[in-house]
Amino acid sequence: MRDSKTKLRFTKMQGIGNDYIYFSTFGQWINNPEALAVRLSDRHFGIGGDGVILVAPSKVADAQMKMYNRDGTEGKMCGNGIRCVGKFLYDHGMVNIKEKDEITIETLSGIKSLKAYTTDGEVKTLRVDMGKAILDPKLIPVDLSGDKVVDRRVTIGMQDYRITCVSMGNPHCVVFVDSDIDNINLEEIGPLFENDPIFPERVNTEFVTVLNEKTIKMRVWERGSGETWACGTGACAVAVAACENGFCKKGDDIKIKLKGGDLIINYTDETVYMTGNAEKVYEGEVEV
Ligand SMILES: N[C@@H](CCC[C@H](N)C(=O)O)C(=O)O
Repeated sequence: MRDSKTKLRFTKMQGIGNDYIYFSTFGQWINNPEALAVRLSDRHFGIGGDGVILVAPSKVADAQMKMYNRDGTEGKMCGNGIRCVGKFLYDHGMVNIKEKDEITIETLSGIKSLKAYTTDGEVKTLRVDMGKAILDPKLIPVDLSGDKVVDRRVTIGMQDYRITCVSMGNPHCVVFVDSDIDNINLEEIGPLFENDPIFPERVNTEFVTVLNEKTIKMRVWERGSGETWACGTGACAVAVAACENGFCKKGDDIKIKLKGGDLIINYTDETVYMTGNAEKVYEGEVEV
């Protein structure tokens, strides 16, 4: 006997090339989002994406975001994803831009507030208050001593690196390099960082070149998804790490150049702001 299949409505969205498959759970039930993320993220046999994001009802905010990486693991926060969730809520009339241009979204790393900016009446850009950057190694978590891990020498995969670690609700390891980051073999080095025992919950790793005091270029290897074209929490972690290492200044707008586009990050002692685009690619139905 053939299992009965269900049709689910989805929206494919991207923020500077970090693309996810979005499902609203206001009115449809998503069973086993972990398995769905693995199946649908496949770029050859699925819809294709860096993972799946659920837009769910919340008792404490305008909506809740739940995100799943390409390997099905749940992430606590997603910077590019949360801007797209904000746009999703406006585009689907779940919040009216004329009544409110600031909304709140519940995540596993707390409630975040977003401000939306329109062009020709459409939400195109959002600024997210990402909350305070966490530098305490125990909270990141990274298994190294001290009250911060800034410019610390470590050996990973028999190679020496200098690392700076930051949590933006999820763990990041930032590596500043002088050489051209386009030539780094991320497929080989990324998994070595991701699975090194000093990171008990695995880690997202950013390889970074400082172009000047206000401009940084980065590539990212995301835990659970591999190399992506952009990572919002990663860009925030990079700006924080650049200030902690004295390459950039707190309070300045810092442009982070990623493979899929640019984000503007502003880091202060109180919080980190991230500003960038959010776009719908297409909507459809998928049988699962
Ligand atoms: N691409 C995201 C981060 C997604 C989650 C990450 N891979 C994790 O598991 O921590 C972003 O834009 O922040």
